[in-house]
Amino acid sequence: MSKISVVYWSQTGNTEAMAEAVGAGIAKAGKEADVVEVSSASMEDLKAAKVFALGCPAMGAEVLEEMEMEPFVEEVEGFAQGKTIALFGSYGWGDGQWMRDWEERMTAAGATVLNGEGLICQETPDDDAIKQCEELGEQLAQNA
Ligand SMILES: Cc1cc2nc3c(=O)[nH]c(=O)nc-3n(C[C@H](O)[C@H](O)[C@H](O)COP(=O)(O)O)c2cc1C
Repeated sequence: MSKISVVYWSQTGNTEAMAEAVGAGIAKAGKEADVVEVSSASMEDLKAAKVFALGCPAMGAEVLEEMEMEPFVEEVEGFAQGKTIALFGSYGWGDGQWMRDWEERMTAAGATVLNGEGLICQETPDDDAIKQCEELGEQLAQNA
């Protein structure tokens, strides 16, 4: 059984906690999760996959982290057609514009964004946000 990749970037651990919870949800649904930082993610695994999850907090001014995540996502856009992608990330003071832009990009690339929108949470995920992340993982596994 191929693993479901959960690729994330996180500076202070909030999006990382979300990623771990998405991975836990995947496992709960009976599939194997591969939760990896973007710096060690395999593009080949994503190319071969029908579904995967991507996580990144709001950085800069409502953008993805620019050194690692942005170039990674640009590459994903090149083969996203037909894939189902769960998006998630933490934010601070904004209103989620970075995620709306990200959803739009992935949709324009031909992907289906799971639930039609990314899952966002303000700063550190609380119990409710962790539960939502687990549910996202379960849903993703059901689409695999
Ligand atoms: C350099 C920098 C830029 C940020 N830009 C935004 C932003 O544009 N909008 C926003 O809502 N939060 C912004 N934040 C807040 C982070 O998105 C927030 O703290 C988030 O929880 C960090 O997630 P992480 O722990 O996974 O790194 C920024 C934080 C930093 C350090």
